[in-house]
Amino acid sequence: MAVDAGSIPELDQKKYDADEQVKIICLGDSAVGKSNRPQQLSTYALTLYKHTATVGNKTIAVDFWDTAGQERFQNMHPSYYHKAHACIMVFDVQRKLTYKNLANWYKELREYRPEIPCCVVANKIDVLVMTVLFFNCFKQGLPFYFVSAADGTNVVKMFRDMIKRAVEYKQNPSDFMDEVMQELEVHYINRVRSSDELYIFTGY
Ligand SMILES: Nc1nc2c(ncn2[C@@H]2O[C@H](COP(=O)(O)OP(=O)(O)OP(=O)(O)O)[C@@H](O)[C@H]2O)c(=O)[nH]1
Ligand SMILES: [Mg+2]
Repeated sequence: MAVDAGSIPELDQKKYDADEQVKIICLGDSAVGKSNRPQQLSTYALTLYKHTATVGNKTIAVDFWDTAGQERFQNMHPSYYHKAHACIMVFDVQRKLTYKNLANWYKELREYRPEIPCCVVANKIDVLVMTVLFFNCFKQGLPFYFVSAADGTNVVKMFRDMIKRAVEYKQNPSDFMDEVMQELEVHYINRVRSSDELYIFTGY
């Protein structure tokens, strides 16, 4: 069931202007383990996971935005990237294609958010550790984490690092890009409101 994004307070992105709110997005192909859910519950369009973290002496409300990596959603709606403060790109160490496709995800990310911190996550290392030896270092020189969402290896560290980097980015944003993004916001909102392809809000 399509819903009007404007009528859902959770999707009101103005809240991310507040100091204590950060938005972190996840990107990557389907079934790489972004949501760590059973396959039959593949994320449909958009899920928000809410988390509270302490960074320095501040309590930060973190919204993790998660979406389906299936082809039908491969060109993400611009509002997914809008106001994001950090990005986690995930691939599956068992499937090299999911690593190769990160280049496409990264390109799209940088079209919308040229400056935000980003990391690469090699997931499922519990299954096939040797495979990771075949992966070259990601060309962009991004921080790289080997994790297992299944057994928890490195997950907390990766999230902590990315929350910290999101907050640091927020304190020192690239002003020029944020101004441009603010200009575009009106355009996004109009598009969201006039689009038939609105996000399906699946909960958080
Ligand atoms: N062995 C192992 N399996 C995992 C791990 N993380 C996720 N999975 C499994 O991988 C499958 C896909 O996980 P999801 O979390 O649905 O993947 P996703 O990236 O969110 O997929 P979409 O929502 O379709 O984009 C599920 O069967 C998970 O149980 C992991 O670290 N190790
Ligand atoms: Mg998912």
